[in-house]
Amino acid sequence: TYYNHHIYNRYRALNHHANMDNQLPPEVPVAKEEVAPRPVNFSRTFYGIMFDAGSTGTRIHIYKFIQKDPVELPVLDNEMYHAVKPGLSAYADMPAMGGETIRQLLKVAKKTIPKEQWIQTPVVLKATAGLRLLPQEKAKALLDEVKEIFDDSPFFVPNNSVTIMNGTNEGVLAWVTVNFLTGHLYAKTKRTVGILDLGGGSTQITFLPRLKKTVLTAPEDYIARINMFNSTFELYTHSYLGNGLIAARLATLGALGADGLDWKVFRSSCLPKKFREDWSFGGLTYKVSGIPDGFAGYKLCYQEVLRVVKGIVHQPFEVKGSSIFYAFSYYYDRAVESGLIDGSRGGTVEVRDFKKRAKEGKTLDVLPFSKEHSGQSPAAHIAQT
Ligand SMILES: O=c1ccn([C@@H]2O[C@H](COP(=O)(O)OP(=O)(O)O)[C@@H](O)[C@H]2O)c(=O)[nH]1
Repeated sequence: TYYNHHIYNRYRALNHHANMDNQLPPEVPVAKEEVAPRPVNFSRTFYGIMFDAGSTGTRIHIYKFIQKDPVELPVLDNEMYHAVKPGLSAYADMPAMGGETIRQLLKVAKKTIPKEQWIQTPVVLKATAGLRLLPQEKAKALLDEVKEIFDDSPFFVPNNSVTIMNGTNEGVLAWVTVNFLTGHLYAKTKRTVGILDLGGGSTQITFLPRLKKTVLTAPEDYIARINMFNSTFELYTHSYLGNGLIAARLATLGALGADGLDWKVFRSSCLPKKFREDWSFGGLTYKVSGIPDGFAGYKLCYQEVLRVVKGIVHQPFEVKGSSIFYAFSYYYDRAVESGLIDGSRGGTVEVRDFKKRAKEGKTLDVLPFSKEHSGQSPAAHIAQT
């Protein structure tokens, strides 16, 4: 099904403040009481620092809010974004060096935020699949290191400010964000859009089922209940850990979790026959290659990939229809790279378009890390048929 949707300007969308008061995190001051008489020229500016510690990179978002009136919600005025690669999990065995990347990004925050605001500016880090995939003690060492650096910084460090976000929250928050930005979030909303997020380490799917059957037949932990507008929404959501683009490629090569990385070369018919490279992910380096004396191509590659996802992926019947999904992260990157959508405007594709391109094999993409887009990249809308 072709679905033609506008790409919203995220700042303009945020200025709508659609009934989101119960969605604001507690740190954001919301003036609720009527202050009489109202001060003339009341205007206050404040900031917030958010770190997105992903499996392939760490990004800092510095938000500037302006509250023009004490009875109104603050409005997002500006956002500053900066990213470094690789992600924290690449420093699994050297947490101090990982911490250094955070220190570098905090320098950007110090340059952006006026000095007198530092002490009241909250700083928070949420880690995703990269840290979820590490042994617990290695992930903890990295989080402890970051917490120490935050404590040494001049910024305000709220409780639990350095944590691993769980996959359910990651999927649900992406759904809330996309539906808010596209204007689908209001009381009794029925026409929402689903989200597909393909990260490096995990991939998320979230949508609001229209059929009761979807909720009843889904595995119990795939249903998340969230409260908005005085009602409960039952969302279908799941994060497949180890099935982000990079982790799944390594799994296809039989490399993820394997031993003998020093001497083993992991081969796949998904790679050109003469291909040979070292790939680093999660603090480990893998030697990968095509099959020089064998075959490469769609059919064999498809069989290899099938072995990785078979029995793991739950396919709700409902999405086989004409559901609208907004796909982003590596879905977007790969769609741009293979010429399916425009890099600056995003676009609409069907799942079968990806398959067609893969069969053509025109852009046999073999680079695990290609150019990263900021949080502001438009999404590829996937209309499933
Ligand atoms: O603000 C951001 C941060 C990341 N990405 C995309 O997210 C993917 C990488 O995911 P990540 O490293 O966060 O992996 P995860 O930890 O989510 O598996 C890449 O396609 C990036 O372009 C993005 O679109 N906007």
